[in-house]
Amino acid sequence: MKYKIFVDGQFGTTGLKIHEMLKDRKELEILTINEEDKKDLEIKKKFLNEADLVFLCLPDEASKESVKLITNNTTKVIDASTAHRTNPDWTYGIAELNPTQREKIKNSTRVCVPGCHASGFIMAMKPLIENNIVSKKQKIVCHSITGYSGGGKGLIDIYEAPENKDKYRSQRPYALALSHKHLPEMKYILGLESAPFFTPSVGNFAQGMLVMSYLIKDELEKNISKKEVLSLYKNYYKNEEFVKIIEDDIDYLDEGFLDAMKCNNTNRIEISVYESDDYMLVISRLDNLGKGASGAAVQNMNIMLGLEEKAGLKS
Ligand SMILES: NC(=O)C1=CN([C@@H]2O[C@H](COP(=O)(O)OP(=O)(O)OC[C@H]3O[C@@H](n4cnc5c(N)ncnc54)[C@H](OP(=O)(O)O)[C@@H]3O)[C@@H](O)[C@H]2O)C=CC1
Ligand SMILES: CC(=O)N[C@@H](CCC(=O)OP(=O)(O)O)C(=O)O
Repeated sequence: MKYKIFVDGQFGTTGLKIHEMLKDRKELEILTINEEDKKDLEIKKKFLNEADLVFLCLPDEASKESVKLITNNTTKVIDASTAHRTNPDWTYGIAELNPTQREKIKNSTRVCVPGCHASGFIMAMKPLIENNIVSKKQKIVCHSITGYSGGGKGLIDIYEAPENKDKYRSQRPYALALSHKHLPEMKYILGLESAPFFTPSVGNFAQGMLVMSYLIKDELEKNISKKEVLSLYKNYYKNEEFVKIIEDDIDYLDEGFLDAMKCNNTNRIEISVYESDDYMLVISRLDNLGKGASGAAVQNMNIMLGLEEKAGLKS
């Protein structure tokens, strides 16, 4: 028997990527809607209810609308949008989050894909919070550098328009009202009292990202060295295929520089740590369209359908 899969939003950035990742998998049958019918609710309803599992790769409001169109209780849903990430009826789709999250995902019919910046931040901070290094009361500073595909078709069209060839060459900070849409999930999933002081920026490259979390040693709950932090990460993620902890950062850096694109087209997240006497910096490197979106979505699907978790994914 093949599992029937429907990607609602299959013509957008995240949807296309998921489609591409699944198209040759023999255990899956991909249901395909005609592009001109994609917003026809009656036609869409048929697809949504026929599928064993649906990916929603839509704007938030359209995602909520699609969930309401599902009238059976067997179709499983993986939502890539921001709509349900802090909804307690939905399971947050980071299998590596804690020892029970994978099982929770497996037994859920509603799973959301984390935001790309949020994935980098949460996976760097969770082990430190669980080990009482960072307190939930702490105000954490985080900056992220992402490729422009994170902004979907709209931003891709702007960056790739021939007339803009030389226009957006610098890294550009955005969300400067300091209220980025990933703040609620960062706060909720980690149980922080305050959302982080988070500033994203977008660069003139399509894919890849670095999420940088800044820690002040005096503000930590324990006096701890980089070496100890690395060993704590190694232990926390010891059985995780997709998480790589970087112990030798001399070889890791390119002559002292860190490239945002080196996890592209994989589902890998790399965590590296840097320190001085007073400060510590944790950097998560991932593909915003891999572990930050479509890769994570496929990983969750594999878990929910009882398939091999790494099927179709590169670590
Ligand atoms: N890009 C990324 O890195 C990530 C994106 N996401 C999330 O995934 C979702 C999709 O983002 P992304 O792929 O980047 O966006 P895109 O803009 O690239 O694609 C969205 C697609 O959905 C279509 N669409 C819009 N409304 C409807 C509707 N009511 N019914 C069916 N199709 C509809 C759009 O068609 P049209 O253009 O014709 O309106 C478009 O094809 C968003 O919620 C985003 O937050 C999640 C993780 C990362
Ligand atoms: C460059 C850019 O605009 N990136 C998007 C993040 C994309 C992503 O992961 O977020 P969602 O899943 O929440 O859409 C942003 O910062 O809003």
